Amino acid sequence: MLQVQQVSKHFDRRRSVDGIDFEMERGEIVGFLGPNGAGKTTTMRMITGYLTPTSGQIWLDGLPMHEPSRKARGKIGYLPETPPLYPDMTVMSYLRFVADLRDVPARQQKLRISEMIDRLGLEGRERQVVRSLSKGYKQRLGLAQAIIHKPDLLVLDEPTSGLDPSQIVEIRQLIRELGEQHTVLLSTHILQEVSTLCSRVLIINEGKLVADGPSNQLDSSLNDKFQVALEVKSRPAVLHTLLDGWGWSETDYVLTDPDEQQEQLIRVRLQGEDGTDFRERLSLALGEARIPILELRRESMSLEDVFLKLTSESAPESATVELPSSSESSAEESSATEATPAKDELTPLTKTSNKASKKMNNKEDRA
Ligand SMILES: Nc1ncnc2c1ncn2[C@@H]1O[C@H](COP(=O)(O)OP(=O)(O)OP(=O)(O)O)[C@@H](O)[C@H]1O
Repeated sequence: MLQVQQVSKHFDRRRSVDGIDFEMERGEIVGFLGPNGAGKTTTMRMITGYLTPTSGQIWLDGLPMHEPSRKARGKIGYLPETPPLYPDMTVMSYLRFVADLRDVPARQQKLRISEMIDRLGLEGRERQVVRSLSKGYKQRLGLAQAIIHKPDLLVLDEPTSGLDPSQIVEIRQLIRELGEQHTVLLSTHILQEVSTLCSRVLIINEGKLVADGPSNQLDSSLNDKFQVALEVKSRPAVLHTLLDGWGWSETDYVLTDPDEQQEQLIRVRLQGEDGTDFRERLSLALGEARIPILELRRESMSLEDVFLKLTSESAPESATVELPSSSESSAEESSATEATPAKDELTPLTKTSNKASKKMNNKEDRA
């Protein structure tokens, strides 16, 4: 439903978003992750039609969001980081105001407003002045203004930022429910939010997309070697002899007794030569050698590890990329376009360079 094609945004001569390219299918909840200043808000503002891209195109159900019409804007609901609320209005008058603003037909407004009050848990607050609402309730009202016109795509910029833990749980639950009826793009700093809410994640760094794929498969595409953590009871010398020659590399070897001939608890991390699961082979070999296994588990990277690996490479203070002076800019522009592979050429993520856009999986693989 959404196509973001080679979109860039320059502020003055700085490139804040640099050749971003992705698609979203109807029904997806996609997490948009990136460090501060990576370009998340700028990208979201372009998708919602609030900012015009310097180059590239954005299509929503065939309508151009890079030149948005009222009709195209009506297909999107947007909750910016600070909800666009009027503090002196009551909840009810604000909902009437946004219903008008978002072209909800007059005869449907009463019903739609009562739906919003019901769905977003605003009962009993109708006459309350917006300024006196708690942050959690302000966020609920912000979500109400984003969905009152039944948009196809919901764009949420850090929807749980600044909320206390119980408000975070409540707003996440609301987003999960909204995700049953809307396609959602949500930016966040909270990686756990992506794991719990999103089927897919996009990671942006320094204005470029560095990962795109199912949130539960990010680690396997970065970690191409199978790795296990093993704890056994054995004499180190015996274990060494057994493990030698299998082709596993051993790291983080921890002995509980320095005497290599003494039977003891040993912890070791083993890494295979490739992604093949060798747990069965290993447990059979240890069983045959009568070495008791106390723990044998696959080790995978957490979303935190993946995020750090993809975004920690020498990010400058400002995440924007310095552009050449205007006389050089067209040459720079064309070489930048060439440097970013076309969507179909993007290969599965296997490395750590964050300079080129990478794609993890084909669309069919997405959850
Ligand atoms: N209106 C603007 N004028 C000039 N520079 C801007 C403007 N808006 C954004 N930028 C710059 O573009 C870069 C990306 O900003 P953006 O707000 O999109 O990042 P972000 O990923 O949303 O960051 P955060 O997580 O801190 O909100 C930053 O360097 C920012 O200073």
